[in-house]
Amino acid sequence: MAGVTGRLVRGWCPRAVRRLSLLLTSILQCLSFTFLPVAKFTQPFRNHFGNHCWERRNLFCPSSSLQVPAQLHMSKTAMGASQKDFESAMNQVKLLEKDPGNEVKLKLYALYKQATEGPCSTPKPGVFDLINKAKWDAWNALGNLPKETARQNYVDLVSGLSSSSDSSSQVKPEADREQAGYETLVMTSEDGITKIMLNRPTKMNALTTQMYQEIMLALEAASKDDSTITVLTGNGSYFSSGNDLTNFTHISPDEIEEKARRGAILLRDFVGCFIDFPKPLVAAVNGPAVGISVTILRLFDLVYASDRATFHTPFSHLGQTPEGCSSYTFPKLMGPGKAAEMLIFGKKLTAAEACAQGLVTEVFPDSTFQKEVWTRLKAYSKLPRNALRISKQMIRNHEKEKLHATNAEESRILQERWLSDECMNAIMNFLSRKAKM
Ligand SMILES: CCCCCCCCCC/C=C\CC(=O)SCCNC(=O)CCNC(=O)[C@H](O)C(C)(C)COP(=O)(O)OP(=O)(O)OC[C@H]1O[C@@H](n2cnc3c(N)ncnc32)[C@H](O)[C@@H]1OP(=O)(O)O
Repeated sequence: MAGVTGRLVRGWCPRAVRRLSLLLTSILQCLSFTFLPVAKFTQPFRNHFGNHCWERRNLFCPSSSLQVPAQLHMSKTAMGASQKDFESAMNQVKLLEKDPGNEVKLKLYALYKQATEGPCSTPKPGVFDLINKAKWDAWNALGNLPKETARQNYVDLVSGLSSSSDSSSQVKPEADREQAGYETLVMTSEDGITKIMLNRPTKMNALTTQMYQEIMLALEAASKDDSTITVLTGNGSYFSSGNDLTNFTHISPDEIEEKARRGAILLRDFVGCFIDFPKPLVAAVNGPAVGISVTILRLFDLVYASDRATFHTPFSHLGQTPEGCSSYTFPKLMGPGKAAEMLIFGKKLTAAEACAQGLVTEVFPDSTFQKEVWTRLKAYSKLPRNALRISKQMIRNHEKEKLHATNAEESRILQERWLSDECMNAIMNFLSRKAKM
C-alpha cells in the first residue's frame, strides 16, 4: 500500500485517479448495453445481406466489439474495383457460409451504402434505436469517402472474407498459407505490392496495443514476401487518429508504472520496425492523420496524400512529447521553427502545407486519389526489385544509428510523461467528452 501511495504521490494525483476510475466504471456500464440479445440485431441486416445462415448467430460479442474477426488475412484482391467487381462481391456475400461477425457486417453495410448512395445524410437515429444507430454510425464514419473508394474497399473486404471461408476446401498458395490472421488490419498482395490497411474505420483507425503488434507482424511478413513495394493506408475516412487513448484506461494505480514501461518498449519496437524496414515503403494517406501516424511518415520513402488529409500532432495538448523520431526528423526536414509549430504548439497542417514542408511527397484530389496512387505504384512495382531495395537502404543507412538513438530517447521521455497529471487529465478530458454531450 505504501508503495502504491508513493507512486501516486510521485506520479498521478490520487483525486485524478479516483475520478478516472469512476468515469471508467460508467463508461463500462454504458458499453454493457451493446451486448444485447441476438435476435434484435439480425433483422436489419437481412435487407442488404439476404437470408444467410450466419445471420442467426451472435452479434456484438463483448470481446470483439471493437475488432474485426481473425479471418481478414492476406488475400489477392482487385485494387481498382469496377461496378462488375462490386456486383460480384455483393453476390459473394450472399454465398458466405461463415458468419463474418457483427463488426464486419456493419462495415459491409456502411461501404455498400457509401458506394451506392454516397455520404450519410439521413438523420441520426435516437440513442435507444441501437441497431439503426450502429448502422448509421458505421456509415457516417466513412465521411466523404468517394463512392469508388467505398466500392473498392467493399470488394477488398469481401475478397478477404471469401478467401478465408474457402480455406477449408481449397489449398492456398504457400505465401498465403504462411500469413497469420489479423484482426485490426487487412493485408493484401497483388502486382508486386503488399498493402497493409488499418481497419478500425469506426474508431478513425486509432491504434490499439493489439494494432501496434499486428502492424509489426505485418511489416515483418511484408519484408520477407516477394512483393517489391509495401504500402500502409487506412480504411474509411481517416488515415489514423493516432494512439488509441483507451490504451491508457483499465489500468489500476499499482500497474501504472509497469504499463508505462511496457508501453515505451512497444513504442520503441514499433518505430524501430519502420526505421529498419528494408523495402520501399509508401504511405497512402487517405484522410486526416493524427499523432504517431503523422510522425512516422518521415520514415517512409514516399508519402502520397489525399487533399482531404490533414496532419496534426497535438502532443502538448495531451501532456505528451514527440515520438516517431520526429524530434530529429521534423526540424531537419522543415527547419526548427515550422517543426516547433507542429510538435510543440500542435499546429494542424493541410495536405498542401505538409507537401510544401516536404512531409508529403505529392497531393492528389480525393476523388481520384486511389486510382492515381495505385496506377503510379503499379508502374513503380515493375522496376527492378533489388535495385529499389538497395537504393532505399543506401539512403536510410546514413542516419539509421541516429534514428534508433532518437527513438530510444523519445520512448524513455514518454514513459515519464504518461505518469504525469498533465497527461492523465488530458486523456480524461477526451474520454469524458462524449459523456458530457
Ligand atoms: C500507459 C500505457 C501506455 C500504452 C502506450 C502504447 C504506445 C503508445 C505510443 C504513443 C504514441 C502516440 C501519441 C499519439 O498518437 S498522440 C495522438 C492521439 N490521438 C488523439 O488525440 C486524437 C483523439 N481523437 C480525436 O480528437 C477525435 O476523435 C478525431 C480524431 C478528431 C475525430 O473526431 P470526430 O468528431 O470526427 O469523431 P469522433 O466521434 O471523435 O470519433 C469516432 C470514434 O472514434 C473514437 N476515437 C477516435 N480517435 C480516437 C483515439 N485516438 N483514441 C480513442 N478513441 C478514438 C472516438 O472516441 C469515437 O468513438 P465512439 O463513437 O465515441 O465510441
